[in-house]
Amino acid sequence: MLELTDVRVSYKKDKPILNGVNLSIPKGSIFGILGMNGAGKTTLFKAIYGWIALEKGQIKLNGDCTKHTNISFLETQNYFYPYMKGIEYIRLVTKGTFDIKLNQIFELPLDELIDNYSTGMKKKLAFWAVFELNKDIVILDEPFNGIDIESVECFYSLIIEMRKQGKIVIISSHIIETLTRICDEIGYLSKGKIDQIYSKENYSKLQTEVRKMIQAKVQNAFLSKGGKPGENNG
Ligand SMILES: Nc1ncnc2c1ncn2[C@@H]1O[C@H](COP(=O)(O)OP(=O)(O)OP(=O)(O)O)[C@@H](O)[C@H]1O
Repeated sequence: MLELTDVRVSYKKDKPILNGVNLSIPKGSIFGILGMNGAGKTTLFKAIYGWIALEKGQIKLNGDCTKHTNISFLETQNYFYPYMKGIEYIRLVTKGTFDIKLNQIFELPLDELIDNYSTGMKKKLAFWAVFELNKDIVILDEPFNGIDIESVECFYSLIIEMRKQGKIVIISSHIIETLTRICDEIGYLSKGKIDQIYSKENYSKLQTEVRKMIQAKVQNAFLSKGGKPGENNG
């Protein structure tokens, strides 16, 4: 069980980005973090991974403090050494313990320089490495950005496989449907907190609530301009 208790993180004094996050995620489950741009999803992931110090609170895995060595983290942006080939990267990151057969799914040109890969190919290579690392906690920050439909399906299958292996998988997205498809629970991060956690039975409620909230924002924006959405307000 991964447990976050009253987690507070700030980049600037007295301006917390996370302000009292509480979460419990059991082993063998997929947890989605939904939130608008700038809500603090990446900050939360960096806090779990240990890249950012907590101002307050605790993050524990099975009662002990989390360690880098328990966690793999697929960042939104993936960074590679420019003069490395795909095969060299996967070999280096996994210390040689990867299953080459998985490239039948990813179809990466492993003997080419990663520098020549497309954005989606780089994402697939990074995802493959994260999968092979076989850690207790797997953090996937916007994993579906920039990949084709076939790869989206393949990522879904491998994420479900990780759940079967008993891992704690945490995924972020701005798009509800990418999360409702595979997550066991979804937390909505807003104003530094995860106020509500939605289970599968409540996903339609989550969708309705988020849509209403966005529509209200749009209405307000247009009203403050002196018109209604759809009208030409100059
Ligand atoms: N290194 C930093 N220094 C100062 N402020 C930061 C830093 N990193 C992030 N922030 C701020 O923290 C807030 C949350 O950023 P974060 O990247 O965690 O949000 P996010 O939910 O992942 O956003 P997005 O969906 O756009 O990726 C934003 O206001 C951002 O400007």
